[in-house]
Amino acid sequence: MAKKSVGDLTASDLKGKKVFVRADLNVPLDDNQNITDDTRVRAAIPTIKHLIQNGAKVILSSHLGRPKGVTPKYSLAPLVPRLSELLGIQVVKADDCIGPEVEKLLASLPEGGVLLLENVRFYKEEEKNEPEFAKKLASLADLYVNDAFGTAHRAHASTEGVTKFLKPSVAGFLLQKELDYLVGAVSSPKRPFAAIVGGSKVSSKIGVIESLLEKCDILLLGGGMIFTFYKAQGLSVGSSLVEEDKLGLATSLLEKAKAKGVSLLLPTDVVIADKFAPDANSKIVPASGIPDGWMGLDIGPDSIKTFNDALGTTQTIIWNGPMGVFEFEKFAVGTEAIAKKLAELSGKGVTTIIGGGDSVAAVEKVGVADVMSHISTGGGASLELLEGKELPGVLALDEATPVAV
Ligand SMILES: Nc1ncnc2c1ncn2[C@@H]1O[C@H](COP(=O)(O)OP(=O)(O)OP(=O)(O)O)[C@@H](O)[C@H]1O
Ligand SMILES: O=C(O)[C@H](O)COP(=O)(O)O
Repeated sequence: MAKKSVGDLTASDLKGKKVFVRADLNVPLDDNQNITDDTRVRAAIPTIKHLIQNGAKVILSSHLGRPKGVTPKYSLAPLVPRLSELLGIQVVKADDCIGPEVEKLLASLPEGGVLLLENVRFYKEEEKNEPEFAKKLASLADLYVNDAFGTAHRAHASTEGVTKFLKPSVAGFLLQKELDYLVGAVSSPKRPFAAIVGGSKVSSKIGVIESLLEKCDILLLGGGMIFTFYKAQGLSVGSSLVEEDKLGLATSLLEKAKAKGVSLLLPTDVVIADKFAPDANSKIVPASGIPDGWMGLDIGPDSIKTFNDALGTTQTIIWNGPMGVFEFEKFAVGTEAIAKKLAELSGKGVTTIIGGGDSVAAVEKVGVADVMSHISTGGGASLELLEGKELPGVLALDEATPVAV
């Protein structure tokens, strides 16, 4: 069921109203408290702009990191300059997220103003989803907008509990867009639909692979997990990453793909290394030719060609997880080739969805992030959605009013 959206709220619903906006401003900071990647800040802007342009008073809330109690290095203060710049107004910052100081600042906040609350995780009650704390947060506002997609898999006070005390509780534009792509486009894709799954271990992607096997036409596997599949097929894998207790699972996933008519492609060649290091000696060998003492750290050129050819036949692609150890330049070729292929296909009208985590970093490194149809701002949240799970922060929101036909 679709959720009510902040776009359904007009000036008459919003003018003069205090709106509690939960965003995910959990951004990486360097040692000098500078933001090193502002993607999540930029992604939060459309919802806030819609609210301020319609005369609302925005109470902006987020967590940062995983603090245990009040921890200055996890203050949201470093967010103020960038938010102010992007919004074109001076954002006011509170030193707490509840209590008299917040109420005082709110009382003097003009229509169209933004008050940034301090890190909501400075209270342990946030992660415990304590109703009394949720009630205090809710008491600040007239209505609630959840735009924190990256935290929507957490049932916390500011993402879930607060909805029990604030109506309406609606989805922000970012949350809506993430759901449109990661649920909408994946459930009813333009076909053929390909899924690319990589990353280190098959164990962390079982749910995603099983769920995507129900929906996709082509499944391409890369990354460290392929060696568990190779070994399950009786190949020698040298000292490559293998999960011995998942060999049976790998076999059953291959059988499941066959039974469902999904074309599951494993790399036919790999780049192997004599140690796990950026300066390792490397060579390209067929999947069946990994010698003892060597480990596979990337997919090889034949595999890149086969994968690119398969991707060239599709209309929708979702990608989660790198093809190799892309942090080492020598073993980044496969991942970067896939990123470039998706960029090329995106330009030809193929829907390209990057499902969070390290594949996002790879796409950004290659400089093709802007051309993708959608790049998720969620790590854990996007993985859970791709596994077919429902997210508590989404479930708690009001249903959209059905359109009469
Ligand atoms: N052949 C390989 N051997 C060992 N590690 C690998 C191999 N290929 C990829 N990796 C590693 O897998 C890691 C990414 O795996 P992970 O499962 O965390 O992917 P992800 O889903 O993109 O990330 P996230 O968990 O943040 O969503 C990278 O650090 C990469 O170096
Ligand atoms: O970075 C994330 O994945 C989100 O902000 C959620 O953070 P958490 O894993 O600390 O809940």
